[in-house]
Amino acid sequence: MNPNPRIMIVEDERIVALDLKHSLEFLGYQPCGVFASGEDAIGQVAAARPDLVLMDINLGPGIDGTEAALAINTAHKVPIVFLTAYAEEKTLSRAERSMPYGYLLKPYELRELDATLRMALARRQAELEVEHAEERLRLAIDAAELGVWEWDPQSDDFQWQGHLEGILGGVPRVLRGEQDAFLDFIDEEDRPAVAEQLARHATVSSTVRMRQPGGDLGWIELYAKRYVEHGRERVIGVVRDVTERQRNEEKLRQANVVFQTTGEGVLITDIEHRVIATNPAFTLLTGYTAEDIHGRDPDQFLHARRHSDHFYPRLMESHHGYWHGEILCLRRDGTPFPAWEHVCAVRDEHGQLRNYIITFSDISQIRQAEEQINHLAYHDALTGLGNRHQLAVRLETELERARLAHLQVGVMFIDLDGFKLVNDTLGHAAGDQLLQTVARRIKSALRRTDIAIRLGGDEFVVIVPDARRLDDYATLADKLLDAVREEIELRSERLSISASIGIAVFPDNGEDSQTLLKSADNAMYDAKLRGRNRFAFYSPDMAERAHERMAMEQGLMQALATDALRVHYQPVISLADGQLVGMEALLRWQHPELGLVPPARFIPVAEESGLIDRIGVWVLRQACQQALSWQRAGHRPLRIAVNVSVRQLAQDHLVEHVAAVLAETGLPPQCLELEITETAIQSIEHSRERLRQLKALGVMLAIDDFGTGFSSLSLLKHLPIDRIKIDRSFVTGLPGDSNDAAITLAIVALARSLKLALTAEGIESPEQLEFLRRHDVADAQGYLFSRPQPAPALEPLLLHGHWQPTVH
Ligand SMILES: Nc1nc2c(ncn2[C@@H]2O[C@H](COP(=O)(O)O[C@H]3[C@@H](O)[C@H](n4cnc5c(=O)[nH]c(N)nc54)O[C@@H]3COP(=O)(O)O)[C@@H](O)[C@H]2O)c(=O)[nH]1
Repeated sequence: MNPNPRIMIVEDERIVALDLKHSLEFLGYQPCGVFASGEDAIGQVAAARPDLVLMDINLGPGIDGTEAALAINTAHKVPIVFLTAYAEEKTLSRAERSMPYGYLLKPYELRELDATLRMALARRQAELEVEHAEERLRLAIDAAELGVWEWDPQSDDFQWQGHLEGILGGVPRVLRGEQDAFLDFIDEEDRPAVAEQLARHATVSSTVRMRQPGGDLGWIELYAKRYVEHGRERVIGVVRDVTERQRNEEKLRQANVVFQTTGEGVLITDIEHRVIATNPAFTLLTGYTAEDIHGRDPDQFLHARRHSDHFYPRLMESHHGYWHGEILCLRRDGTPFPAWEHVCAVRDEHGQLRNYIITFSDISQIRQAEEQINHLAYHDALTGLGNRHQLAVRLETELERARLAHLQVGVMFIDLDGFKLVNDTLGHAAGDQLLQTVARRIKSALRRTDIAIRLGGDEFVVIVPDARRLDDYATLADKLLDAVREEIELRSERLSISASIGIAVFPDNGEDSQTLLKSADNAMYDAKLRGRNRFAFYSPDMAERAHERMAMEQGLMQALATDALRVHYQPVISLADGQLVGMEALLRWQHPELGLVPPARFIPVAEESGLIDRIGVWVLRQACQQALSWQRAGHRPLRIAVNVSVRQLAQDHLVEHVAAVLAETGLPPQCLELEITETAIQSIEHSRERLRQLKALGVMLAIDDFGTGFSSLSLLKHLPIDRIKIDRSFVTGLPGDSNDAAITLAIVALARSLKLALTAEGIESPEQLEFLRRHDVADAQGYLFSRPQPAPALEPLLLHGHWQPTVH
């Protein structure tokens, strides 16, 4: 309290006022203004700043002292002590309204004045302290944003004040009502528990849900205590909106569940990059436990990078404090794995860096899947070799390299000979197995720098990037031919397949990949035409020959349409008595410019183009008609042999065609013999069935070129075969070549044991004839007896019915 309290004097009698002033000074007070009217006093009180006002009640004209006191007290809260000579009831009641701190009746003694002033000032001081305390409490409640409530259980009077509007929304700052009005704010699920606590417990402490004005669920915290004061109970408490905190806690709980259960490894570090927390997935992914790495820098144990290649500086460069990308990580056991990592800098509300959060997932499986997809995109699924796409990419790359370094690049086009037959006869599974074996062999014959491709079907390409001489290609081609030709066991059968290889070399045979591949393809075709199982280098005339092939195909179609095909016949003679027993029908093409073209030149083209079907039926019809016309002319019925190519045999409608021609011509079926090359012996699945169907028509079946194919002899007995024909290549060396003789005799023995008829073909000399006759070969054909000729030229032999050796 001020040691010299400031006192304002309001007294209209000047002498009294001066006397009062002196008395106050004498008593140690500090008079701070003397005013004669209530209006003056009200006007000056703010400037005078009195601790107390001594106020006369009767102030002459104007407002009286009680009104001035009321105004001063209300506006400035300055305590008033009245000084008056009157104490009647009316004056006292008026004075009471301004809540005076004292009432001194004149005349008074100095001691009375002092005592009254001191009591008034002391009371004011006490009030000020209470006011300050209340103010502090109010400010504290404001700062804490609390609502304060009080409940009187007897009267059920409920009072709230404070931040209620903020907390509950839409309610006045001070609210009065009953307990139910309060409970209505609480969510109905939590309401009973709060009511129970209020009714029975000495304290209330609850976090409960409430509906916010917008309908959202909010949270409030209630604290209260029951007091008994003067025998009367009351409950006083506070309420606080904790919605934000609850939501944050909820988020934290959710975040923690994510942290604990996510499949991504998570590391939290401080700003010095020291690990302060890890999750279970991190341990699972890396093998590191939380203890292993606590306080360590992930750059030193997790990231498999160069020592200098630090990772956080890069993060710092990022504008958003966020980095993500692929990074190679190390497990605890040292094994590396690719990871997709996110690193995020965490800042507080002032933008101060606090932590880094590193999350990462193991992307090994994604990388493996990518590799697999990549592999599938560039590799042949059956053989594992490169595919067409790889060929395009690798060949282009090699050519580019060769252009820059002035190098050669070789391209080898490999096509298997007779693969279709294996596929058609042994089935696709066996065909696939054969391709896989061949692919393996090709691969193992190559150097690391060579590239093996399967184009599809039975076609392969080998890119040879760094051969220096043509000889190198030839050596490699030989190696590949040998490798392919090795025997293969397929479905318990041992067979051997050959290949034809065409070689083209950059830049001489093509300056771009398309031309180069085309050149290699042409060369391969040439190798095929020249007898298969060989390789050929590309030469410009091959392109010409390819043209020729196309021209031949066109010409053949034309020949069919213009009747330019001819059938010649070669007699078959019985070696026992020289009797004419049959004729083999052999096709010729009467070409307008080339003359008589032998079948070896056009049958492969016919087979490849599919024309063989129509040509085959045409030959069959011609031969049957010719045989019948010889019969009708009175000659002995002869066996007429017709060649059936492998592709014809593979056709479903072959049986129908043969049946139709027999029906159409009327030739007895037993007079027709179909010759199928030995390679068709492989016909287990389809061809065996086909042979049975043909046999069921009543025709005879012969295996042509016997001994040259890859069939198993043991299969012969399961086939409905009537005859085998010893291939010309074995007859040629007879009788002198011991190998040919041995093979011929083995075939003779085989035919005998299987009770098959036997014909030897290509007999050109009496010695060959003699050898074969001596070893009981029944029938024979060859230039010794007759070349294949047009039907009219054979009339003399037909008339005679016997072959007679020409005597020189
Ligand atoms: N699918 C069809 N294929 C046919 C048809 N006509 C013929 N061909 C196939 O062409 C192959 C070659 O036939 P060709 O040029 O007519 O040769 C035959 C004879 O001329 C020849 N031969 C006969 N005797 C001798 C001889 O003493 N010496 C010798 N150097 N050559 C001789 O052999 C061929 C007949 O052999 P083959 O058929 O094995 O009995 C021919 O092999 C058929 O594959 C046809 O219409 N359809």
